[in-house]
Amino acid sequence: MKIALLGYGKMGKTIEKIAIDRGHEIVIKTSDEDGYDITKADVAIDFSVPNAAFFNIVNCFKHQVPVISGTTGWLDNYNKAIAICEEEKGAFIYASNFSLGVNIFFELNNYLAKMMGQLKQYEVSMEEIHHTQKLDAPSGTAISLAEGIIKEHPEYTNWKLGNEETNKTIPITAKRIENVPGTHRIDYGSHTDTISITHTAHNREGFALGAVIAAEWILGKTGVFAMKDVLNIG
Ligand SMILES: NC(=O)C1=CN([C@@H]2O[C@H](COP(=O)(O)OP(=O)(O)OC[C@H]3O[C@@H](n4cnc5c(N)ncnc54)[C@H](OP(=O)(O)O)[C@@H]3O)[C@@H](O)[C@H]2O)C=CC1
Ligand SMILES: O=C(O)C1=N[C@H](C(=O)O)C[C@H](O)C1
Repeated sequence: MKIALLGYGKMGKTIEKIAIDRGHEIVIKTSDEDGYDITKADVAIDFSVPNAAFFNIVNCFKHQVPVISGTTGWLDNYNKAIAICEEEKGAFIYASNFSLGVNIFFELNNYLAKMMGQLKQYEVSMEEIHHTQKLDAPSGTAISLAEGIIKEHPEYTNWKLGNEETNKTIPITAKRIENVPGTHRIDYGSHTDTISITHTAHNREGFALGAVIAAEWILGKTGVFAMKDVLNIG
């Protein structure tokens, strides 16, 4: 499979290694939106920056190149991107986190939120920790986790960045510490105890492998999919 890497930073480089190991060829690697012909690729993988992702993704739709995007912090334009994908009969997967471990953690989070919904004495809070170069906060994964809780837990209707606990709102604390690939913890605290679940990424390989598997899976398909479809879980 011929792959275009839209974004050739920490993730682009990790994806390149894994894709080559799996027998694929990298035909485009760019950190720019100009100067490449996307039609040379069978599939594009976008891990760029929040203000570039929408353009990169829509450009793929317009040239009928399936696209996998892991870029976070651009979701204000997600619905617009989906509408263009449908109009152009494109193929698309966005995931805030492509690792198998986090996708299992998403399911665990949903299950726990449903259980905790019956126990009014516990209040939920979340912490995410990432490296100091991260541009967005809270992380895309933290937002997905908060959305999972809101769907399953009757006491919560929104989330907010910060540690102040207010009615019906999930407080998310974002910490930035040198070289941390990504840690997410959810706490249900009461007067007597705390129940916590944590996912800790040890490096970026899990994210990268998931993105390459998603690219292999989407080839020949049209439509908008999720990592759940690829992994067949949940
Ligand atoms: N979904 C998931 O599983 C994961 C998602 N991510 C997300 O992926 C994104 C990238 O992460 P990471 O690789 O660590 O970040 P990096 O900053 O290391 O890489 C981003 C790259 O994008 C480049 N870039 C800037 N503008 C454009 C453009 N117009 N088109 C293409 N590339 C461009 C940057 O170039 P320059 O430096 O020259 O500006 C840089 O090389 C982030 O949004 C992050 O949150 C990260 C890990 C996992
Ligand atoms: O920027 C990162 O590094 C990461 N970003 C994603 C996010 O925002 O959730 C996924 C992972 O946690 C690493």
